[in-house]
Amino acid sequence: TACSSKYVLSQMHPMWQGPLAVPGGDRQSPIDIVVRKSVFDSKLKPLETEYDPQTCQQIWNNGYSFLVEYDDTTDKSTLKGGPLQDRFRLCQFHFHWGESNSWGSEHTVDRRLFPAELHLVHWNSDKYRLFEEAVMEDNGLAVIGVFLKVGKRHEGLQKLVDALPAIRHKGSVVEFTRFDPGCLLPTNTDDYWTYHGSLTTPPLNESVTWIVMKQHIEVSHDQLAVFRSLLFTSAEEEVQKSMVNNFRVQQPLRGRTVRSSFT
Ligand SMILES: Cc1cc(=S)c(O)co1
Ligand SMILES: [Zn+2]
Repeated sequence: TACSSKYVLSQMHPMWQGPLAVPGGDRQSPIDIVVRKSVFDSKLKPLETEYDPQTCQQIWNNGYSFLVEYDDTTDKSTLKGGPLQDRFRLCQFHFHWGESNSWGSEHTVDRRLFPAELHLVHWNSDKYRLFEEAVMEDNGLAVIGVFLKVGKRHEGLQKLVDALPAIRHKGSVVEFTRFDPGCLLPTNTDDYWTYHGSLTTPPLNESVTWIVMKQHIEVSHDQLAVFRSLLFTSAEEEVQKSMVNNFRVQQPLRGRTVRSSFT
């Protein structure tokens, strides 16, 4: 069964975390970023994002988080530079958050937890034709991670927050257009940590170049509360479960080096 000895399921939400240990996994995510152990690399370039709001298509609840999906059939919304050799296409962004403001992020910085974390998922369109292909390859994906702190209201986020009640249940989807994900990036995108890791939800593929922003963004308490009004469960299920704590537990570094673009 799925609960065989090999896989320890999180007691927080059965089946959410998927297998905690991936057989032979030596580049799993998330991790704790130990600042004083990160290595400055002067060859790391500034990030170059070019996002076209017209490629924004829909927002849906996939039972893990809510995803804002972009048209990735052309190179209209792309990421390059930073630690990357190739050009990567934005396919979706989503968040991970807690049931309280005290925790919720997946990565931590010197063990510091944030209430939530944004992931902008891109795939290598120089080398592969589809996300499904790229996700299987070592250099297939690039995910930008941005920490969220509770503070002033984030004006750009509000359009997204207003769409959430329409996708409360797992499986619901609504049209969502003309949203510029660039508005969710911090003002300083030159300072980041980068390391080789994995998806943080099943199938946990070890195909991600992580780019974790040093600077966080601020959202209001009320905006984050709307994230927590989403449900893991579909409308048909008799017991409704709040979509909270949809983060994976931290994984061993296994000798990896985290590089920083700043001193
Ligand atoms: C593709 C993908 C990436 C991340 S980080 C996630 O949580 C789910 O799916
Ligand atoms: Zn994620």
